Amino acid sequence: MTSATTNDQQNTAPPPPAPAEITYAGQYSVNPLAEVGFRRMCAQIPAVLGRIARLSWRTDRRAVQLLLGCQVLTGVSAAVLLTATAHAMEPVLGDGAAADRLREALPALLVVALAAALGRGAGAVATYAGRRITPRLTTETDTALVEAVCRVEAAAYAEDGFSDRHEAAEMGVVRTQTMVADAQRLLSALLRMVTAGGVLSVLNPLLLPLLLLAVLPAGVGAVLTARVDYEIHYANVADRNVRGMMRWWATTSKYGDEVRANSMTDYLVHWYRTLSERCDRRTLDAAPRTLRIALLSSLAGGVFLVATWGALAWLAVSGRIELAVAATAVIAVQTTLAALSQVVVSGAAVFHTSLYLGDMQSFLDTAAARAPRRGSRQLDPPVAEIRLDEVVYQYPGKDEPAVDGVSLTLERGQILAIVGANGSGKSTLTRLLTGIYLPDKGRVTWNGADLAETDPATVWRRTGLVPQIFAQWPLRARDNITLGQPRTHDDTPVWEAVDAVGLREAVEALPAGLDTLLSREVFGGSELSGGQWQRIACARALYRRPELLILDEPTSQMDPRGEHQIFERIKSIAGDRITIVVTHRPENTRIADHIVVMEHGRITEQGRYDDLVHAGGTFAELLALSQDR
Ligand SMILES: Nc1ncnc2c1ncn2[C@@H]1O[C@H](COP(=O)(O)OP(=O)(O)OP(=O)(O)O)[C@@H](O)[C@H]1O
Repeated sequence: MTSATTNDQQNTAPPPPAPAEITYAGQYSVNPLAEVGFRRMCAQIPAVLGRIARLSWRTDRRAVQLLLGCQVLTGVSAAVLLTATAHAMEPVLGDGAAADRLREALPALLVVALAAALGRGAGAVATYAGRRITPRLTTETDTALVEAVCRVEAAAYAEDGFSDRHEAAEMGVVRTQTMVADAQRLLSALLRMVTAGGVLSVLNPLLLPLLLLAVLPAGVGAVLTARVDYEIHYANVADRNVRGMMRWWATTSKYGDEVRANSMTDYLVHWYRTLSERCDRRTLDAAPRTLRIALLSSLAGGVFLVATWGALAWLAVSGRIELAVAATAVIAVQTTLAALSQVVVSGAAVFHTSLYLGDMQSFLDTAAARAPRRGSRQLDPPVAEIRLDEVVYQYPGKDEPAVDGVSLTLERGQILAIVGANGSGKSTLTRLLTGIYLPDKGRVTWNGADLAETDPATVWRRTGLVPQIFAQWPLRARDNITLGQPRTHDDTPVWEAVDAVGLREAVEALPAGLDTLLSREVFGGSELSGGQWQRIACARALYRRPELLILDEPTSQMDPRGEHQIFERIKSIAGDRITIVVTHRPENTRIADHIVVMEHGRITEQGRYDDLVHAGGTFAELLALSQDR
């Protein structure tokens, strides 16, 4: 095929298909607001304010005290300001020479100026207090969320809607950045409203109810708009979750080669854009509803506002109130109106926040409920025996168990090799052996202790795992090896682990040796090759000197020298531990004392290498295939 034809084909190729429509499905896919009425939505606000106050109190008690003190000062200064204004108005609008009237009003005007300054000062200090609370509050909630996810039973990750609910909970963290400011604005507006409204009621009792009616429609509109926004947010959760993942996978340099050489860029950009447009479409579809809400609430509010000003004008013109009182009432109406509007806007913001905080809290509750509850049994070293009795494990949503009735006994000093086809349950078996998953049926025991009753920390302190897909942490080389271990100020054991995997030369060639940051994306960082990263993952497990060492395809990216070195090392240290090697290369099982072959979650064959080679079963077949080139 000529290059012209290829280009031609590319130009006329149909656009990539749209990504599958993803819906946030399952028991959590019901919008919690769908059945909730307006009054119940408003009733949430005091509870949320209380929660914000409690969270803030725990974060910075003194800042909360400062903030509350300032709020009280703001309210008091607003009341003083209005009362003093009323006093100043009488002489200002009275009879006599202008200079005399001003002189007479001067003390009240001074009080007005002082009250205004006090109000502004208190507002500034309250903002400062809010700024002291917010960053730490955000860090607290963000860390709590990360910790909660890190600590759940690993099986929870596969449960219905877990990841989507996690995504929804992230919005709660984002909202903590504005929630203190919103709550503070709401409180200060409430205080200003109460004080200004009080003064207004004294001037004339008719004006306050009219003003309330003028602002109430805006309040209803703001809460209803917040509800629509939340509905859109809720409908977009699953798409946003996938889009977030796609963004990372598409842009991270780690997968840059694959993206380019497989001409994925157009497809990924198209996919990303389509997901974004799908979210936008839901937002745009809701726009007419929000417009209707805004127009109707403005109309109703406008009617009552005209009525308020009309009432004030009628009171003044008909002589029912003095001119001075009317002038003060104008200011009081303006102040109350501004405060009421602020109450409405901030109240709606707090309500909006309450929805996301609700999601966050409900996810945190779920995560807490899914934290390991296995009992506090401790293990006494050394781990001499690990047993599986008729163990069954089925992933949520799957029809067949991944591990189906496996019994096995491992003894200290033994090397076990697990072989089998893709998807036959090898990795799942290692997760059961280490207690990452607990079996649905059967038992896994370490030294006779059932892992379902044993503190997982005491188990994982004794394990070292090189998983098939291992993390390449954006940390220094040293930390990549010691991560998960107690701190050491001595690099000798680190270098021992580096030597054990034949990585000394490569580490010494790094710009700062063990101190080199292993992340090319970060300024000053370096990158390792695939096989070197795999050696780091092996070094990490060996550094732990674990009593159970599990290596899942540990040498798949290594050159023969590296692979040989790793297996020699495994043999030489095998006496002090139980070792499990999962491999697709039958030749590598030569080092094992015992080999199990897995098919469809069951052990179908087991024995020593020499026996299985001549048994004429699956193992012999796999070996023959691996040598048939
Ligand atoms: N996190 C998971 N959630 C749901 N199903 C899973 C999960 N991990 C594995 N499975 C399913 O369990 C079965 C066994 O998977 P497992 O990873 O244990 O196989 P394996 O033998 O290690 O495969 P491979 O050789 O490809 O690594 C497969 O059918 C797989 O689809």
